[in-house]
Amino acid sequence: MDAVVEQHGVRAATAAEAAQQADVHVLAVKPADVPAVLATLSEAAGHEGRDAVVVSVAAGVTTAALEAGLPDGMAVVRVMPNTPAVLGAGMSVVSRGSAADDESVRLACALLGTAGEVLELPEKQLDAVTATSGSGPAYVFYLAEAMIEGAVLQGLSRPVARQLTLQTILGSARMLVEGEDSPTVLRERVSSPGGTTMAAVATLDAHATRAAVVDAIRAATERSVELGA
Ligand SMILES: NC(=O)C1=CN([C@@H]2O[C@H](COP(=O)(O)OP(=O)(O)OC[C@H]3O[C@@H](n4cnc5c(N)ncnc54)[C@H](O)[C@@H]3O)[C@@H](O)[C@H]2O)C=CC1
Ligand SMILES: O=C(O)[C@@H]1CCC=N1
Repeated sequence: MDAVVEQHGVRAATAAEAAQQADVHVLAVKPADVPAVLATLSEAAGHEGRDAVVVSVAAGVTTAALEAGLPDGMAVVRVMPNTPAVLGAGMSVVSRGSAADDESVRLACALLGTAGEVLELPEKQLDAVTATSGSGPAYVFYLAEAMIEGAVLQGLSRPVARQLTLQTILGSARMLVEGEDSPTVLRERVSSPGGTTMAAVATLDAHATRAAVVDAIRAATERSVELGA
């Protein structure tokens, strides 16, 4: 704890102490632990509620569920961030609860904006958001694992396989983000007729890779719904 305080220039406190003093409460515990933290917050805030904003990143936990565990009228903003936030390259989506005004949302967006891009969307889209950008980094890391494995299997050393894979993912991501072309156009540009890329993509299709990714996002969306139930 001392190391965290020193490294980040923050003050350490118990959840109850923080709840009494803070203007913004960031809830970043596992969904199953949310009710216990809401009880602590409610006790500290008092039943009349305080002029504070609760910003929750707990996957699947709805603003209605958060509001039900808090004093009436307490502003709640639900967020789905992702791990590239550690580099300032995050993607966060926020949805406002029934008592959150523009100022609460602006505050939450300003906080999250320090860690990357922020978008406000209706809450009914947050389960699909969770499945796309929340869990999404894992899909890219999974692809990286598979590419490294494939390259090593074809005789490259592990360090070379890693360097080639990571720089390829970085360069491709930059082409997607910095250029105007769609993923389809960019893929077709790599694919010479009868060449190596077409052989690879035909193999991905034969393994129904596209359908598997589409189905994975459906499964993650459904799991997000379950976590909030
Ligand atoms: N890992 C990810 O990429 C993302 C995670 N989330 C959400 O963030 C939340 C946290 O996830 P992780 O960081 O992966 O979990 P984690 O298990 O690494 O962190 C949870 C932390 O909460 C603390 N904690 C538990 N009960 C507490 C209590 N009563 N009072 C104070 N602290 C308490 C634990 O000690 C732990 O440090 C989850 O709700 C998850 O759905 C959301 C978006 C992305
Ligand atoms: O896997 C999870 O449940 C969390 C939510 C999004 C990313 N990680």
